[in-house]
This record gives sequence, structure tokens and C-alpha cells, in this order.
Amino acid sequence: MSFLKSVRERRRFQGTPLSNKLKVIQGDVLKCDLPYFDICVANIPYQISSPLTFKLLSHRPAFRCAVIMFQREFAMRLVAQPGDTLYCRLSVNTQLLARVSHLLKVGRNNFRPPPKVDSSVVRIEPRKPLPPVSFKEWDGLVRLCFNRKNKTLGSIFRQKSVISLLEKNYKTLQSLQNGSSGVEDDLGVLGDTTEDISMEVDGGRDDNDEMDVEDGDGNAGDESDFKEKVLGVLRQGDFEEKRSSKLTQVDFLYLLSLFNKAGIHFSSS
Ligand SMILES: C[S@@+](CC[C@H](N)C(=O)[O-])C[C@H]1O[C@@H](n2cnc3c(N)ncnc32)[C@H](O)[C@@H]1O
Repeated sequence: MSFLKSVRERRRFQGTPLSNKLKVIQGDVLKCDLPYFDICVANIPYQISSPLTFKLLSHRPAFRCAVIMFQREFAMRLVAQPGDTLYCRLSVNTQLLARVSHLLKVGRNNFRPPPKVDSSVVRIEPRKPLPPVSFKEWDGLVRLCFNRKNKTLGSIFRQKSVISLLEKNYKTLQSLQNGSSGVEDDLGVLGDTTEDISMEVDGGRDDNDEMDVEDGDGNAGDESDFKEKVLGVLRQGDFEEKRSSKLTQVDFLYLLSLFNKAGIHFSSS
């Protein structure tokens, strides 16, 4: 909030019984330390939707409920369910941490002058307790899966770049003899996103293109053994023919647990 606005807000409450309960913090909400709060009601600048949402969700102790107005498309991504067109990494990451529900639509004509976009009010209630999962690991898996969300997981995990990344993590963690990453200490990674303001449905490449680079048959040795290990995990959970766009939270948690059990990790720290 700017200096002038903070003065105006203080004036609105001056001389009322509520004035001593009002504390106005002037500053950039993304940079300042937030005090304890249990309810958040906000009409925010839409360009900070994602970092603000994850800043609030990282705040401890967790708040009870937030009611926030977002740009319509962002709101629909937050609440999207498996199979919905807008289901994406933002939906999965937010819903890992919170129950999210759409409360009401606010059309652009409710404002003067009308902005270019419609809005929606959303309720966010943090899950308590949070699922016991390493958020770095979770986000590493979810990023890979939603990069090509309409491809089968078999096709995503056959890509040479994906196999090399996972093999590198595997070897790093084996050499450190550190099979698993921490839990709940790295929640900030979930909000590190650039795709959610974009109005592209997929936020990534066109799923119909044919640019996946797979290992060739002649690629013998460690790499193809490792690829078999990865595909074996997918087959074990019956995931090879499934697509991220249809996977639930429980599916992702199960898939991550199968990979981690096999020593396969999505982050090397
Ligand atoms: C959509 S307006 C809402 C104004 C007012 N709260 C209302 O409901 O009428 C968003 C406000 O957030 C302020 N703002 C923009 N970026 C901000 C930031 N990073 N931290 C705090 N306030 C910010 C803008 O100056 C603007 O006044």
C-alpha cells in the first residue's frame, strides 16, 4: 500500500471505536514481513497473484481463510480439476496446500472504467496438516508432467532430457547417500511460476508437436538401464498410458512415492 493510501485508510477510521484496532502497514506486500493473521480479504493487483498466493500459503502459523479477487482466468486455474482445460501446475500446487473454491464472478462492467478482464472471488483455506511431501520433489515431478500435459507419462519419461536429468539426480543423491529430500522446508518453490498469468491454456509447448527426443535403440549401457528403471516405475503404478491432465493429487502423490522408493528423485538437494 502506498503512503497516501495508508493515510487515507487511517483517516477513514479516525474517531471511531475501531481506530485502535487498525494497523496499516505501508509497503510492498511481497517484500514485507506479514504479521499473524487468521483472515485475509484482498482486492489485489493481478500481476502479483501467484507470488502473493504462495507467500500467504507459506506464512506461519497458517491462516484460517483468505477471500481474494483474482483475474477470472487465474481463478479458474486455481480451482481447476483433473480433466478441466485449465488444469495445470498452478492448480495442482495450490490444491496440494489448500482447499480452493470459486465464490463469485465479478464482471468487468462492475468497474468504471471497465478493465480489460473479468474477475472472480476465490476462497482459500490452507490444509492442516499439509501432506508430508518434499515440495521440491513434488514440484519437480509436476513441472515435468505439465510441461506436456496431454502427452502420456510414458512419452514424457522417455525423453532423453528427462532421463538424463533423473539419472544425474540419482547419481548425485547416491554419491551423497541421501535418498530423500526434506519435507515442508521448501514450500516457496511452488509459487515460482511464470505460466499462470499467461492465457495460453497449456502454458507450454503444443502437445501435438513431435519434438520428443527419445533414446535410440543403439544407446546401450547405463542410460538405457536407467530408462528401463524409470519406465518400470510407471508400469508398476499403471501410469505409462496416463496423462497429467487427468491425474488427481492422490495420483501424483502415489507416483512420487513410487519414484522415490526406487531411488529416483526430482531434485538433487
Ligand atoms: C486492485 S487495487 C485495490 C485497491 C483497494 N484495496 C480497493 O479494494 O479498492 C490494488 C492495489 O494494490 C496496490 N499495490 C500494487 N502492488 C502492490 C504491492 N506489491 N504491495 C502492496 N500494494 C500493492 C496498488 O497500488 C492498488 O492500490
